[in-house]
Amino acid sequence: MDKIKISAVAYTNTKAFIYGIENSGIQEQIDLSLDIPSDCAAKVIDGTVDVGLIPVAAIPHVPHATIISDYCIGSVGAVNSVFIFSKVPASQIRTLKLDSHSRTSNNLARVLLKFYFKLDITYTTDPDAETDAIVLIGDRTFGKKADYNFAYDMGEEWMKFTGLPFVYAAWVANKPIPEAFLTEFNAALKLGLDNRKELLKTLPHNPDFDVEDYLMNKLDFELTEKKREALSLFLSYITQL
Ligand SMILES: C=C(O[C@@H]1C=C(C(=O)O)C=C[C@H]1O)C(=O)O
Repeated sequence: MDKIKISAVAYTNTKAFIYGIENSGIQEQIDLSLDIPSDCAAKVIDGTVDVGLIPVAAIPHVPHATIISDYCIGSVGAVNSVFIFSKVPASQIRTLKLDSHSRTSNNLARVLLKFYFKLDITYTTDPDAETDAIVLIGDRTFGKKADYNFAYDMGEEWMKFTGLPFVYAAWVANKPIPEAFLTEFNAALKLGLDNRKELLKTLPHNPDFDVEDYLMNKLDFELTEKKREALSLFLSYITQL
């Protein structure tokens, strides 16, 4: 059988999944690349890979998209790595710079600012633009909260808005994948989650960021019914932007 080509997120949030893949037999059946989330999405959309841990906002753009795992990158409330960092309180934000790595959180920011904070915002993707606030995700946010006047954790704001958890990224295939592989793949992901304490011993210590709290508590990796409900609601809000 040809190897299954997989693109996964190159951030700390995915380390447990990678640990599981690398410490199970399945690694030999996989051709794995680690990419920023927007590239994971692009590779699944254009067929460069068969499966990706992709930003959920990209799912409607994937031909024949199927979520192939009950594991995801999610949170129940605050996630501590998906922020709107701002010079001004949310109610005063007029201009927002989006994060080129992101697909989900850029859209989540737009959904929250329009439907929750009820603001009319000008958005830019120009990295040199001066704006009231920015979207920033992933490891680049670690220890950065203190650098800004206001830090809005979007997992927390979404929970206040909807009462629901959130799913940022899911394992999505663009073609049928053999059932036997999927069973083994999901077992590998579970192995990684079950061994997060072991994984933590191998990760660098960051005095400004509690990576144990992040991997054990803030991130929530089960794609539950509530998260699926949140996903449908989020995708329907995106169509109304
Ligand atoms: C929790 C996170 O979830 C992510 C956010 C994504 C996005 O905004 O498109 C995509 C993948 C995940 O890495 C994070 O990156 O901090």
